[in-house]
Amino acid sequence: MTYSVKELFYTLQGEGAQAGRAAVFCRFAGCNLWTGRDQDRATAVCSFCDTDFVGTDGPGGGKFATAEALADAIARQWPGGGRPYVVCTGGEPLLQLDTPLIEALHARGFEVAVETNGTQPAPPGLDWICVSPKADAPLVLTSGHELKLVYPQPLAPPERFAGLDFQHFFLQPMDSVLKREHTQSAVDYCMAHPQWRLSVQMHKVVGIA
Ligand SMILES: C[S@@+](CC[C@H](N)C(=O)[O-])C[C@H]1O[C@@H](n2cnc3c(N)ncnc32)[C@H](O)[C@@H]1O
Ligand SMILES: Nc1nc2[nH]cc(C(=O)O)c2c(=O)[nH]1
Ligand code: SF4
Ligand SMILES: [Mg+2]
Repeated sequence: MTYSVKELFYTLQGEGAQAGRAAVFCRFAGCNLWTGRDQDRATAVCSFCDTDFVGTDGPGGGKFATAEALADAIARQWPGGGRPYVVCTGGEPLLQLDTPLIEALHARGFEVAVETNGTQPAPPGLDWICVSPKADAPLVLTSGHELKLVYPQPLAPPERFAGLDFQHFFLQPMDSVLKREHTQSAVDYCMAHPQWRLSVQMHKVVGIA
């Protein structure tokens, strides 16, 4: 299978329970909930996306003909030392991430994490699954390591997800012109409902990718 990758980059995970950890990010091109074009945003199922995932023209991006070729490109981004960690994101990574790629990454010593909207089943073998449900999209992935809900989504209140099978529950303030207000309401919700923790997008605070 050919993989379409927007960009590959090495940074710190900025979100959720693994925040602060060095990671190679593999941003797959394309998403099932938005075309990525601004003129389609208003009618998209997911309308608040903060990411450009269109095309394969970013740093380290491209079309990779085999799992081995993509895993080699990811491994070249790792500086050496520690436990190699890759975060597969997008776009929607579970439209492309498959067993051969997970196996090729494991063969190179990587722990494999995924950031997904939860609308697709996950292939076996993933080491860290972060599900971020979207209000108007069917949730099929109802277990994993962390559930990270962008907040607020009026049609997706946290109570809807609080009973699912996850180890960690995060609210991540929606980044928009109202980010300060969203952050305050997420703080208020976490203080009133201690099952939930706040996920600040640390990379945006620090000014890294
Ligand atoms: C760009 S998405 C890619 C992965 C996958 N499609 C998903 O939605 O989980 C990566 C993470 O950023 C979150 N995110 C997207 N737009 C955001 C925004 N405006 N504010 C805060 N988090 C956002 C998503 O919910 C997800 O947790
Ligand atoms: N530093 C950093 N951490 C992140 N965690 C999730 C991200 C994503 O776009 O999926 C992301 C990202 O884009 N940058
Ligand atoms: S599902 Fe993820 S990648 Fe797709 S538009 Fe929403 S936040 Fe962006
Ligand atoms: Mg991001």
